[in-house]
Amino acid sequence: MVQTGYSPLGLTKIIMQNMKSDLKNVTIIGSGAWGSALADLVQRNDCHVQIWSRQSQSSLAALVSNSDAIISAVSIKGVRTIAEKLQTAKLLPHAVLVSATKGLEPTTGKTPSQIWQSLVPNHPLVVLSGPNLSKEIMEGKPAATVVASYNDDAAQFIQNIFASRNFRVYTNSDPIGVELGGTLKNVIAIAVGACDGLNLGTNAKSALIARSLIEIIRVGVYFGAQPETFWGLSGLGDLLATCNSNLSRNYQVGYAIAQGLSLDEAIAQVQGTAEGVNTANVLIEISDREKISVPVSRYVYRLLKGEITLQQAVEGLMERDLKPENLENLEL
Ligand SMILES: NC(=O)c1ccc[n+]([C@@H]2O[C@H](COP(=O)([O-])OP(=O)(O)OC[C@H]3O[C@@H](n4cnc5c(N)ncnc54)[C@H](O)[C@@H]3O)[C@@H](O)[C@H]2O)c1
Ligand SMILES: O=P(O)(O)OC[C@H](O)CO
Repeated sequence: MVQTGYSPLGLTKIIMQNMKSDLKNVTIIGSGAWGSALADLVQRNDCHVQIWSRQSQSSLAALVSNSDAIISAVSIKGVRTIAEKLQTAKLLPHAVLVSATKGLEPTTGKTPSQIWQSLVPNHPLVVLSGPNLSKEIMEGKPAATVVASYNDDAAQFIQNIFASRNFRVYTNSDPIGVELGGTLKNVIAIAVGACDGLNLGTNAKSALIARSLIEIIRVGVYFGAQPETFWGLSGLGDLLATCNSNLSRNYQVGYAIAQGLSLDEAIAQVQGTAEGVNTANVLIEISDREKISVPVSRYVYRLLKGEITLQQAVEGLMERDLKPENLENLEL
């Protein structure tokens, strides 16, 4: 992804000037669990925050016209509609866009930042992702996240908007890697929720998490991410958070299936969006087309499609051909 359509030096100057001014106007798009938690974080700092959702009566274009930062926290299915609205809106020249969605678009296989980049290319884009269970953040518990951009100044600007005593924010220059860590772990959280639901034990769970990280990196490399990004907060960090907490909606889906619920029943009892279900479909399409080996995600996909039982998924993973661990060549 290359940022185009603006002068980086001119923009840097404007962003730096803006960082020095006192009150920042921030618009959060999406009033679900994550949009609300992000609004709460920004409010702790010296910012004027407004939230817009598709239920709002006000016009999004009018709302964002004076925003220094526009943060999208909608589910993947809403990203293109929202980006199209902003495509025609008149934004402040220095306005920074932030994508906080963790998903893949069903029709195109694109990441949220790729959608934003293609539709609103004249503004710097920052991806925000990390081990961030919204309920813990709303309770003021300590957490850390990553803001990643090809534009360092934009990333620093967003770092300052969010950072507080209880929320530590790191910058990073690999937005696609940061974004995919958050997206792909959702499929794995379904597998780990099912593993816990079956009470398969800590050895099984640890093996599942460690082997899954390898397949996440394989997919990340295909998308152009830096492999090392996945060892950080937005990769391993978020994988651990989501696979170790029953606050995770994706984990809850896997756990419920292990209790004998159908996928529809599992989704119905989860509050909010479990992106991993759609991500599994898109990921398998990509991996089939590009011949990327993603065995854990493939078993999750087949389980969700009803092609196999959970017991068959466990047996299938355990009975795969024996092979070297081969950490030197993650693309194999
Ligand atoms: N909740 C968390 O802990 C958390 C943390 C980090 C990232 N995320 C990610 O943030 C995103 C939102 O998650 P959430 O927990 O807020 O989900 P949620 O279900 O609570 O809210 C979803 C939001 O997206 C909006 N939306 C959905 N479809 C839309 C459409 N077609 N057009 C416009 N808007 C639409 C909804 O109105 C709502 O505001 C997901 O991608 C999720 O993976 C969530
Ligand atoms: O509730 P989940 O499974 O969408 O996970 C929430 C966040 O992505 C954890 O970082």
